[in-house]
Amino acid sequence: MQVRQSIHSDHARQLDTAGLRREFLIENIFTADNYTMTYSHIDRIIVGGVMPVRESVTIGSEVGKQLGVSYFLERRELGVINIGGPGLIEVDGKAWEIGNEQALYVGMGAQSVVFKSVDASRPAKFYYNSAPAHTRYPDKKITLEEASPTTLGDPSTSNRRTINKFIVPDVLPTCQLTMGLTKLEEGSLWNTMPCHTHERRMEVYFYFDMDEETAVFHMMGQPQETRHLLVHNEQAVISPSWSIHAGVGTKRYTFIWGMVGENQVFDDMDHVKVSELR
Ligand SMILES: O=C[C@H](O)[C@@H](O)CC(=O)C(=O)O
Ligand SMILES: [Zn+2]
Repeated sequence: MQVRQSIHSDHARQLDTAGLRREFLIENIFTADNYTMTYSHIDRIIVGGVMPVRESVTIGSEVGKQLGVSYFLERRELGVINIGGPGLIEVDGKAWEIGNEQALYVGMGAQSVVFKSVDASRPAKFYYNSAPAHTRYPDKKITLEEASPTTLGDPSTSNRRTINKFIVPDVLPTCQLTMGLTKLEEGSLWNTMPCHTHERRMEVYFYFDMDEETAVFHMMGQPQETRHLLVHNEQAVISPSWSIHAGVGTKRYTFIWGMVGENQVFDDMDHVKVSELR
């Protein structure tokens, strides 16, 4: 488990490229037959990937020790979106088939969560976010159709995209976690521009569906103190409340966003005019 401390905007603005990457970028999400885990002190979100290939993978009691509990989800909820081949997630013995671009919410208190791939030649890739929780809500599988797809943006601003809201209050109750997947259309490059901040929530972005020789320039920083991170395929960015989070790709891409914090109102954003950015 990697730990990332919280970071003040006054500190962040002084960092060079390597420093920004060390604090905000998670370069390795998927490792075959294993899980990765980054623990951020920002709202105590946990971010990672699980990639079972030939073996099943479980997040076991080793994590419980690090979190000061007896098992991972004793006081946490979990959201998972599969970006790989067909997979299975067994929650306390109940098997959920989670295919490509399908999601599973697992409520607080699930003692055993086991991840499997159906076909080793097309392994499942389970990207996950987890947040502290204080009550148990029912486990639920969510398909792309149930994620109320909304297409917005315009080809003239290269930001035509579809936002799929998998884990939001309209679809299921959670303690604080919300998650979704935004897909850019061919030829569209920008996400979330005009951009926003939300003091009341932090956010994590996970970029994927990208070719080897493409990159996303992820925009971050306070609106008048912007910086960027060069992000490659299957890497994630931690975005503190004070930071904008937008990006432009050298080619189209897809990303998963996850948020935790004060409320779950998707539109609770502080919009920033492009003319006000520096
Ligand atoms: O607070 C909301 C998040 O930043 C994302 O949902 C934005 C997004 O997917 C987009 O505009 O493309
Ligand atoms: Zn946002």
